[in-house]
Amino acid sequence: MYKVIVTDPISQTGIHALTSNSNFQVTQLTDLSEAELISQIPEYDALIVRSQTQVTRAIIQAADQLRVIARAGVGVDNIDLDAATEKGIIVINAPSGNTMAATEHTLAMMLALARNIPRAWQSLNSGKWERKLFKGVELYQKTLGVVGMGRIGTEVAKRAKGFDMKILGYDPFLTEDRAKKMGIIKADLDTIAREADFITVHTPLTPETHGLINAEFLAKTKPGVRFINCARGGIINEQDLVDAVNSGHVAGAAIDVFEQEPPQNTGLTQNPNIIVTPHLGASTAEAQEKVAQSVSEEIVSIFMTGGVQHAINLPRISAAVQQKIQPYLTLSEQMAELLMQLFKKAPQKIKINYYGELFLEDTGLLTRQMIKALLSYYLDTSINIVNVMQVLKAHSLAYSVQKNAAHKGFTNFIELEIIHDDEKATIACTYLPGFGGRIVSINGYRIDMEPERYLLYISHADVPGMIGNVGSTLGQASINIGSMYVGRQTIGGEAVMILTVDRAVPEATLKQIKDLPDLHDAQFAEIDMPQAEK
Ligand SMILES: NC(=O)C1=CN([C@@H]2O[C@H](COP(=O)(O)OP(=O)(O)OC[C@H]3O[C@@H](n4cnc5c(N)ncnc54)[C@H](O)[C@@H]3O)[C@@H](O)[C@H]2O)C=CC1
Ligand SMILES: O=C(O)CCC(=O)C(=O)O
Repeated sequence: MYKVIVTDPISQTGIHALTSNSNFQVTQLTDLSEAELISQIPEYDALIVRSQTQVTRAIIQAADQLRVIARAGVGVDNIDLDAATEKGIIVINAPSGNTMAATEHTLAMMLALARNIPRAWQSLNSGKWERKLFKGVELYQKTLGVVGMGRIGTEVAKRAKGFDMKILGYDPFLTEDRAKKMGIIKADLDTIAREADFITVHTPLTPETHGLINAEFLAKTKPGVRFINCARGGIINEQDLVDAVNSGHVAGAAIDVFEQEPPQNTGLTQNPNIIVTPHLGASTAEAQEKVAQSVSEEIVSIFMTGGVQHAINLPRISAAVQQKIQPYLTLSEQMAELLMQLFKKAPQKIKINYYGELFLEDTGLLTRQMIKALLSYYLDTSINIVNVMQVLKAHSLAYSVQKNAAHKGFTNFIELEIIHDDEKATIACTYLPGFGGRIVSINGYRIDMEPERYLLYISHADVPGMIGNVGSTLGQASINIGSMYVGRQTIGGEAVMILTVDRAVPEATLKQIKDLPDLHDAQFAEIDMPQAEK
């Protein structure tokens, strides 16, 4: 049973995938202090948050069992990503569930700002009739600067075009071609400052975007410009904005997100020319259901099948790529585990070669999976695919990945080599649709072996009687042989025998095998099998 804790308000319909699954137990505890969450977190396997819960390093350090932190939304700036990655915890988000909600909130804010709706409502609500006070401006034929043309920025731009606005888009990834197709103009920040009547920001909060709109930028803007921030507090410097509004240079602003939430700056929250909402961008019934559903289904997938789609601290792969590499995820890990148990030396260099159709795929996850299995043999068992590259770097281990379109006799083929001083060991696997995964070579010997939990790897001289001798030694110890694979370099030369057996081979039996005539070495290996195959 996996235990999931939800610490922010979340859609109950959205988390149905978890609450209806008997493998999961969901606990909802909102408004916890950091100390309270630190005391709760050790018993949980997954944590779901929105933007309120600050998932600090201290909380993560106390989270001994935690495998997933899920952000039911986009921004993960309330989660200490470095701490999560170091601890091997996957951080996922729900990147598209609230796009429309945030887009529509941005447009609502822009219209409310242009037409003074909040103040007009307040005035009439208090019994006044002040029509002259609230003359607004039109969006029609005005210029809108969109800073950050990702999911939300793009949707905002599309809808603003419906108001016949001219759109200037700025984003490091925006190409002329895409801008042209969208019917907008690719612009730089200075052009936006110079020409825009409205400026809306839709970037994440990063060191680069922190204070992107500051006094220096504001000084370059058109008098009467209006700002909207439904992205992250801090992209627009709050005090610089307040000063520019108070000076009359900036006509107004509409702000949903704050440097500190709840906001402390009353110059901003109580300013008649600044509209504020309490981080409501994603607060629609539809968005909350979608983000909760997205993270819930992904948590189920992570725990039940290992499938990850929206990890922040893992290589990003599409669902289509995930499907293609899925058969290799366990296989490559088992292959690496086996190789380490046979080699028994800490790898100084790791070489991974992908052949055939895998040449075209994003194999980052497979690489991590294999390196994790190799390093876990000598290092801490808490190494996982999230933190493995950090561990590799921390130990100054070299690795290389090569890809080759050549088929090597199989549609897909993965070869793993580990090197220690002047010794090396290699192993390779393939996946045969309809048959499953196969280890197809070990140290240059061609075999065709389905991975099994208990294995014996024996190197010997290619002389008659070897198979019989090994078989009867195992038989005397009541160890049943499941299958046998043999390979040799030349007739009468060096040969290998790989046996799958039904249970672990005790040290004494292994010694008896090692003592057999013409037998050079015998190694027992136990590899991890998925639950159903154990
Ligand atoms: N107010 C709310 O409740 C909500 C806020 N958000 C926030 O809105 C923002 C945008 O979200 P999405 O569009 O989903 O993200 P996204 O990742 O699709 O788009 C962000 C875009 O910003 C661009 N960008 C990054 N650095 C930049 C820079 N220095 N200058 C210009 N562009 C830059 C990126 O290239 C990317 O295209 C995020 O900060 C997110 O957290 C999202 C949903 C709800
Ligand atoms: O969960 C929320 O309401 C905030 C959403 C948000 O800011 C985001 O998704 O980045």
